[in-house]
Amino acid sequence: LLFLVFVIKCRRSSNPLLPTELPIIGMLPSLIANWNNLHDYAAAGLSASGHNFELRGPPATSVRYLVTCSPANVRHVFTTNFTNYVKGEELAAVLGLLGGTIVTADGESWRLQRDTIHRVLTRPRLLASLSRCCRDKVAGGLVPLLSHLADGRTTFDMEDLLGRLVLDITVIVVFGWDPFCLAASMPPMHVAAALDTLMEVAMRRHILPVSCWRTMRWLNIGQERKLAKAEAVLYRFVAESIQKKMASDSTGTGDDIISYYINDPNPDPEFLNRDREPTDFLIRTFINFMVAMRDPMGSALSWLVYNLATHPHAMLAIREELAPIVATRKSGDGVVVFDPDETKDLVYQRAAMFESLRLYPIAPMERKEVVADDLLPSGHKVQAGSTILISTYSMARLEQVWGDDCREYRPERWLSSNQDGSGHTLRHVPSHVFVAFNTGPRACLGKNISVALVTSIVATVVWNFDVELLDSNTVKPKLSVILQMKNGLMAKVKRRPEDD
Ligand code: HEM
Repeated sequence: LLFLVFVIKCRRSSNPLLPTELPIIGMLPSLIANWNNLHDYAAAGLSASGHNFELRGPPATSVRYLVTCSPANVRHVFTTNFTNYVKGEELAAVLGLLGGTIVTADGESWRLQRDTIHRVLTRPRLLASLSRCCRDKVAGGLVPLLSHLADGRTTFDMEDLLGRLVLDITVIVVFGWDPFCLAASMPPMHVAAALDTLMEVAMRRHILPVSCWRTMRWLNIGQERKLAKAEAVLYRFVAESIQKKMASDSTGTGDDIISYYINDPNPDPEFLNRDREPTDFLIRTFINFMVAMRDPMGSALSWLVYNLATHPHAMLAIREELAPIVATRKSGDGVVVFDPDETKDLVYQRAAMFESLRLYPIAPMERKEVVADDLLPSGHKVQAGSTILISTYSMARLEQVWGDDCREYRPERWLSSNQDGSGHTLRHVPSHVFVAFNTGPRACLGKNISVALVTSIVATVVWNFDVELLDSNTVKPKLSVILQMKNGLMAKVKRRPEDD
């Protein structure tokens, strides 16, 4: 009987690009076989199935997802029928320490957290301090280190280096102190490694049956053991950073994010208890700030540098766009450091960044839980309690939307010529088609900040150095909730001659 069921099921999924479903174990073997290549496997399956397919795990488990990359479905789920699609309790469990914070919260709790974070991130003093901090770190840390590496013609991991820069900026802006990870001695980065573990294990938890990873957690074995250690490292780091700030700065300068929460004369009891001590929720909220800032900016920077290094025409176009700014500077020691305010509106720079985020979205897979039965624009019925996975990675690879060259890095697709022939403007692409910053009421609150920071950092690197990758073929996405690189980004840099 089992054999018959097997034959029938295999016949049904005769498309070799779709996962094969087996009795008892469902599609798990196909997923495990393609574990190291899961995003491309999903993209191929979605393309072969007309942009939607059902992913089924063992029948006794809750692994039963509708996987989609259809922009019409995305608009429906994230905007038109927003209240019917929530993050859900299972996601809160999958993300462990982040459970209950803005990335997993729903309803009133989410709205209140979003309002607070929006107020914090739009304070002019914070924005000024962010720009200053970014510029100082690039001028005093990144450029000297790259110059040193250039002089020695040393091979180094660019992803690691940019990750150090972003971690320093994040800790300064969030907690008001500098961990000096970007230093020639390359100190170990336990916090960064712990953040990476959080995201990698979350990806496994998405796919594995809940009972499976819960048992591993209970037994404290495998990846779950690693995660428990990483959570302890993060929790301690954030709790100590908050204590340090509270002890040192009772009046508060307001230039960092934590000051906003701890110096409130009428503190929210969710954040500070009656003795004005930080609550568990405040600590987890600040782990979330670390994740929201460090992870996406580190990933966005690395993929952008990779794309520019492998597409010299785009590198040249950025330098051409920067040349008029450099021309207005008094000549100094030859090194030019760009301010976020100078680069954030440059059209080609933005196009280069968006094109990189299109192909390598920092959140390659989104997850939503259905509140009440509904019909998606694609014609698929979804039931209350079921889960939808949205492959944003596959959305960039839709030929109908982005054209036959959708897999190519081509910033020019973002440009439209001005009618008076005076150059280009950035083409508007609806956010349910280009979902790198999410779409609808939960769109990213840090988009403008990140564009300013990422463009200025990349402008400084590209203007002052030539980047040569060691082997661009080894650069692949790692399986994680955040799209980082699997083997790093091994590179060498050369100072650019001033008259180039
Ligand atoms: C290139 C950089 C960035 C990219 C591509 C990016 C992208 C995203 C995406 C895709 C989401 C949705 C995540 C989800 O719901 O699963 C998101 C949410 C969010 N982002 Fe960003 N982000 C970036 C930088 C930042 C920065 C620097 C901040 C500042 C702290 C920030 C703050 C947030 C917050 C608070 C949310 C939650 C919004 C909500 O659920 O209502 N992001 N971001």
